[in-house]
Amino acid sequence: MDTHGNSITIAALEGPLMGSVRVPGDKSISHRAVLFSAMAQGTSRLSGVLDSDDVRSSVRAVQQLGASVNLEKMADGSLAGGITGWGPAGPKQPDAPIDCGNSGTTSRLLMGILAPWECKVTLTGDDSLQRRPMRRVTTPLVRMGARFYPEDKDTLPLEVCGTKGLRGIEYDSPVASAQVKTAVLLAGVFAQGTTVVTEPSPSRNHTELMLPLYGVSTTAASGMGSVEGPAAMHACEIDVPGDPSSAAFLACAAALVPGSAIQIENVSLNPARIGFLRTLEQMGVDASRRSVGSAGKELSGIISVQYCEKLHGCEVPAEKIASLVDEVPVLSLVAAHARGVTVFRGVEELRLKETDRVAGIIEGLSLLDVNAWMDGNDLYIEGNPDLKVPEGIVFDSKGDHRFAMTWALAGLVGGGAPVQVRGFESVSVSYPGFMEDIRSLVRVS
Ligand SMILES: O=C(O)C1=C[C@@H](OP(=O)(O)O)[C@@H](O)[C@H](O)C1
Ligand SMILES: C=C(OP(=O)(O)O)C(=O)O
Repeated sequence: MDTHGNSITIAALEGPLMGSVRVPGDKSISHRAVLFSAMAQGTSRLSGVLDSDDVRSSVRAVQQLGASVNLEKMADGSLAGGITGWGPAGPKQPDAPIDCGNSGTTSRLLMGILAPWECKVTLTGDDSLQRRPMRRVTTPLVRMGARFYPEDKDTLPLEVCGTKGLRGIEYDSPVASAQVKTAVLLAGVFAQGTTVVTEPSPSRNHTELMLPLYGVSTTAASGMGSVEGPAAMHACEIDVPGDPSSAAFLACAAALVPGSAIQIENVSLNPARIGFLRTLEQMGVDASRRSVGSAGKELSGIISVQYCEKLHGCEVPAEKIASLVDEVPVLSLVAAHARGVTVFRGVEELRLKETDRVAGIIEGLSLLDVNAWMDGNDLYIEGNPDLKVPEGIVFDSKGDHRFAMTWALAGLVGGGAPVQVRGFESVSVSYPGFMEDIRSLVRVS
């Protein structure tokens, strides 16, 4: 691996992927553990927390808001230690804007966290985050009584003006988004009355599963979450399981490299997060999971994946997209190697992530001479089972960590010429040790 400034050259792996690996802590659960502990009274004890740029954005934000964070780096690269929250006193008025970096989760969840307090806080982020829509969160929070300035603006920077007079609402979200659902439920914890969020298809439910650990009872069903306010939040202990979204890159690599057979240990097996396993199975991959325990109410266990000689295309229905929303880029690379057409239905939300991921998939696959196109909101990929990476390909992650890893994988599994990936360093947003973990699994005979 040869580094040229911001771009790296990645050659095909020298052998199959074999053996076991542990992936770093789940990003969604790590954000929530940091944010919820900051809201609670007392000192929460956290372990297995992901150390990545996005989670550090949440840590810095809660420190600016008055929480005391004592997380230390452990030998396995995770963060562990205590967070003492602001509790019933509420967050402190920060003296500067809060920079949420590249993290949509940090910015949107903070809006719900700040809404029930008398404070004025400006939230901002990097260029990518400043392009992402925020009205999806501000609309329901305004209905609850909060204000955002400039009024009606869809993008950061935005000033959150909270109020202690927040009212619970019944909100029928037009999008299946855990960030929207969570922001509204977190505001609902300190609002008067019941807050109910329903969504068109079920999004990840970590908030509904984790709030009870902090003493807040929730009602949760498929596509629905609710809390009764006002409630008190108390410190607790959280051990964060491994991130299935990171595991997906290793699973897809194993499915594509001849002779591979790997186990990924201590991964969250939350059904709302492992849609990618079902899609790999539908494509013919021998992929299985075994539940070994649970971290709180989050199931965790081992994922096993083997090389698949005869991958075939499949169809992913719109109501399943939320269960694999961050995995569509890497699954598209698998689809590019499969016989026949794969269709991901209803992928319009992908256009609103760190980059327009629909455009990024189509553009990146076209460099591999693979046809991908949109018809309405459905993404089609016409695979080529004989795909070999042509000479001289330069992929551009455009600063999107999921593409940095997807296009690196294109080179690693490509069985052809090396590829260059511009902006590879954005892996630090969610999976800083991605390349080391892949390399630790390679067996050279
Ligand atoms: O709640 C979360 O932790 C997340 C929810 C998803 O976003 P949406 O809920 O906006 O789809 C996902 O894409 C993001 O990586 C993390
Ligand atoms: C979309 C993502 O994260 P966020 O929305 O928190 O920026 C992601 O991790 O792929």
